[in-house]
Amino acid sequence: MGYRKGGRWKKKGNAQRKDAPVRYDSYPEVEPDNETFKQYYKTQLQLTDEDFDKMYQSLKEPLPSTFRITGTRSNAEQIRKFIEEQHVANMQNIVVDDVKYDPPVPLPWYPDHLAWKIACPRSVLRKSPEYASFQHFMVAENETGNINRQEAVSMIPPLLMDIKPHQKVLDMCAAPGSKTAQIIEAVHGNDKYNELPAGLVVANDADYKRAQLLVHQLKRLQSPCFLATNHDASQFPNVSTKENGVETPWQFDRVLCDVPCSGDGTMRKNKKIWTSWSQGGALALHPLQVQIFLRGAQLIKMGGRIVYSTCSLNPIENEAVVAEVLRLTEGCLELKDVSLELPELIRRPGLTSWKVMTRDNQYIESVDEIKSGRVRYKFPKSAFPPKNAEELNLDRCLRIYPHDQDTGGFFVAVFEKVKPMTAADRVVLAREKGETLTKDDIQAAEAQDASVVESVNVDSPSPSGDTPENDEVAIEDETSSVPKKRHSDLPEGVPKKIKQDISAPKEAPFELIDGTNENVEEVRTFFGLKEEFPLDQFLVRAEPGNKYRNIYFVSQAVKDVLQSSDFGRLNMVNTGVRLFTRQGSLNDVNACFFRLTTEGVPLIEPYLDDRRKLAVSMEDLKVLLVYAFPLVSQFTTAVRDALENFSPGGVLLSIDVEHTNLPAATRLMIPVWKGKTSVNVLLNKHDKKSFCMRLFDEIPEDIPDHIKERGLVNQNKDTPEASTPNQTPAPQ
Ligand SMILES: C[S@@+](CC[C@H](N)C(=O)[O-])C[C@H]1O[C@@H](n2cnc3c(N)ncnc32)[C@H](O)[C@@H]1O
Repeated sequence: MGYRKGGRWKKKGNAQRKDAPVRYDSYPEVEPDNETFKQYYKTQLQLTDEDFDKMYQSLKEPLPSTFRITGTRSNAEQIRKFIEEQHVANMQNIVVDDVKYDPPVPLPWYPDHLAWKIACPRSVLRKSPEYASFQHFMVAENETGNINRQEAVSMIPPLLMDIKPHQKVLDMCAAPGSKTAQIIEAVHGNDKYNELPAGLVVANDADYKRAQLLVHQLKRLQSPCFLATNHDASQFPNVSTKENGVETPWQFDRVLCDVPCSGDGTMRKNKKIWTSWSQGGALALHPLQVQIFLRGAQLIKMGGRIVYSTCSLNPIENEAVVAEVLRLTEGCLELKDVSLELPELIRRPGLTSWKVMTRDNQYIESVDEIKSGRVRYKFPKSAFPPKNAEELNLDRCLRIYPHDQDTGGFFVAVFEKVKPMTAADRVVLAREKGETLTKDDIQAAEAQDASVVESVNVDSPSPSGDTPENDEVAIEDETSSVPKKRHSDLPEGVPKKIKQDISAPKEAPFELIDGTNENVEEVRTFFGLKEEFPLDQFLVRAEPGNKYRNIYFVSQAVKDVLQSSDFGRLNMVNTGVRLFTRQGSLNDVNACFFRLTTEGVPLIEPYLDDRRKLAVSMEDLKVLLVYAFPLVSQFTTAVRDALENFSPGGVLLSIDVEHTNLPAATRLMIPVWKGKTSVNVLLNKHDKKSFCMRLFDEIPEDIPDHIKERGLVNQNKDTPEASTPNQTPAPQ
């Protein structure tokens, strides 16, 4: 048995014998074989023996790592070019221990070659200098957010959502947020330097801690369109917003239901599923999956697209859920044929028939085959294929099998709302016809919609806690190789309703402010905000009576939500890009107490005039990055003179980094704090170290102990309302 260190199980003793069965670092004892699983899927998937054997073998093999170059940044193309020219070109003939390894390759179906696969074991990374250098690059770019490690199959749903810039999108089960990141990039569109991103991306998760993780992961995208909430998605609230002064029900152009699932498509990564697998997980999750999907369908606009996905191979969590929602929505949803979208993605058609396994491994096709009433209630009726399965176009669903293109297993189905289905749909249609509806009319109709979702429980297992076969349900966790167990979250193992996380702290209130606010006026005049910048989309958060520390910016669509009279229904977790933060003590009373934040600079920089900007050379940048608190006198003469003319406070430096080994940009914009005698850079410590090492091959000086001891390091800590990170403080 191994010992646990840094979250991984290590093997003791000698390396594994060459002829031993495949074993994994994290669970050395896991045997990648499960006869019940094998027989179950042999029965379900309708593959030839040869095809099935290939798939089963593929599930035993480690998953290649994949990553995506983040799209909204105008530098995505440059990074791809850098990968191709600086790395892939040097990795054509790598031979380690007599085995030739291929260089990273782009995923053929991902647009513009912005997603890549590396099929190379860790041992080779260490032995090949070229691979080691690429790995180094990946770690640095991952930290700065230029690339995202993400499983290949997980990139599919956002692509099939066909998102257009500025749309309103709801991601119902969003944590840890890999798909939300793609959604945000699509909503921003091809970022034009001088255009503020519009639109709305609501990312929801029922687990408060995971919702926080999601916020942390997405901070790097700096999206004013992003809004995180914490709800059971099956009960996601109705919120009316005022659009152009008219009360409008909240509807989305696109919805993603990437639901909690048994995750057996992730066996290549989550090895423990080999031993924990049973059909019980799928049966227990099926009703919740139907409810979440149905609620999503209610929230989509007429003509809007909704995508349902799981990382499970099980028809009970896939086609059975699709069939049940098609039945409940009575022709209002159309299962779309997307065979022409992502043409290079190899997919198999959805199943039109499947079986359900009893506890003694017998296969049945209808709940009527179960004679015992005591057993029957454990099997939701809708887990079985409906009589009209052939008419539902279930073959339009996409099944992704591991052996087709060396991925995990996955399921996706794409729908469009083609007929009005909800109160909101009827309100919008009535408006189009010139009819008026009162808020009472809307609310009465909305209550009917909620009862449709609740009625899904009627056919589901008993609430007694007596779950079918297994009370532990594995759940995909993209941050961990170990599947989390849901049973502790749930009343005696039944995933009928998510228990609200009672430890969720009360969030500081969200308050909109505008140009009449004295602090908005202060930053406007001090930093020279141009007229085109909207002054009525600022947000602050503070407990009553307390000063707020930060000023955030939100999109107009997020502002509409914050102003809604129904806002109190939303469990908000986070929104807004932090543009300005209070710097603490300042002796010069004429100066501005707020400084620019690193994460806010890309958004606000085009809207600042030149009064607090300064161009500096690479030599000056080196002084800034290497020293913890460089003195003004350490800079080149021109910069020193310019700095002396600035009053103390925030300054934005621009540095031309063309002809350096930075792949990202040709111009760096870095906020600094200019004190009376010193200047310091307001980058988070990862970015600072990464820049310093890549540009100057030096590690930045540590913050002196006497400053750490004076507590200055934490003076700008942004809790509770924001979470950006370790920016160095500014001594005067
Ligand atoms: C498959 S994971 C989502 C992965 C995510 N879409 C991504 O790409 O990073 C399912 C998520 O659903 C959440 N969840 C479970 N039950 C839920 C419910 N009733 N409502 C909303 N979220 C739920 C879990 O906390 C988990 O984060």
